[in-house]
Amino acid sequence: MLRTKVLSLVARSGPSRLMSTATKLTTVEVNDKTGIATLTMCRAPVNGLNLELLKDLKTSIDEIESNKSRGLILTSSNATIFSAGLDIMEMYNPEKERIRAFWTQLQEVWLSLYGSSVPTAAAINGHSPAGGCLLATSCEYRVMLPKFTIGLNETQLGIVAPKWFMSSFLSVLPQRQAERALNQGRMFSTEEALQIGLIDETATSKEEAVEKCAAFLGTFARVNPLARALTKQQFRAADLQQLENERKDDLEKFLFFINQPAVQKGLGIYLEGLKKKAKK
Ligand SMILES: CCCCCCCCC/C=C/C(=O)SCCNC(=O)CCNC(=O)[C@H](O)C(C)(C)COP(=O)(O)OP(=O)(O)OC[C@H]1O[C@@H](n2cnc3c(N)ncnc32)[C@H](O)[C@@H]1OP(=O)(O)O
Repeated sequence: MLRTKVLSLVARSGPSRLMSTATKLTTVEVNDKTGIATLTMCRAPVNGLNLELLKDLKTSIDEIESNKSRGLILTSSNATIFSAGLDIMEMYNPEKERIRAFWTQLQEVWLSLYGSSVPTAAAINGHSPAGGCLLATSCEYRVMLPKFTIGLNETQLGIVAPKWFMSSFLSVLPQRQAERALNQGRMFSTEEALQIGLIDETATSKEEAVEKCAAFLGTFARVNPLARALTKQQFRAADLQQLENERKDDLEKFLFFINQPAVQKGLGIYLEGLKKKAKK
């Protein structure tokens, strides 16, 4: 696939420009006034994180990083879903080479988002289970719309969130709360998430959520960017280093686990349930 990295200045209303048209499943729009980039996931129907969306996310994060944006706001083009998490079809009856590439790409996305030198915030404009929650908790701030759910529900699918999913969760929640929620595979409503501290604020519309994220990112305007970035990275260094050191091992563990017949059977039943629900 051709991936031109040319900055394309697209004529649009308002003081923002599309930074790249190279990727298909994400868009990046930079506000000329604030220098903040909005990274939007747009893979129908539910922003399921498949190999292609993960590749596009990584490309977009790298672009934002290298263009010295003042901040990154992660959001979704879907009106009710931020991200449904990992695309279960990638893990169900997987193809040998593709599933390796898939997991490796997920590791890449997490390393670059959680470790980003640019300040980050998530405008969570819809449901955000599992991998969706991973992306949101990898950011430094979260604003969520009402009547949606967020959480790491892996145990409900008979799968296990790896250590680095826990790291992001633990950077937001106290250990006791994080451990209990993970063991239960608990999904929190917006109100519950606010109460427990899993999100920082609520907003009544996507526009308001993006504005609140921008206001948070604006709090760094007078902080030396290098000092801020190095401080953030020191806080996150141990988590990032742990995955860097164990990447191969983590991949092998994932492959071993996901290929267990019982795990495949569980995923099949879960998928069946999702499809039945969709038909109702
Ligand atoms: C030791 C270490 C070892 C490591 C061990 C391994 C660790 C792995 C870690 C895993 C992390 C994950 O993210 S696992 C993924 C967890 N995600 C989830 O459980 C989300 C499940 N989905 C939902 O709850 C809902 O779909 C939700 C997102 C709220 C949207 O609800 P809606 O009513 O709006 O939409 P639906 O009708 O349900 O869905 C629309 C269509 O999208 C499909 N769909 C929905 N979610 C999907 C998904 N995640 N993957 C694929 N397809 C999905 C449905 O089947 C429908 O397909 P059609 O019927 O064909 O139209």
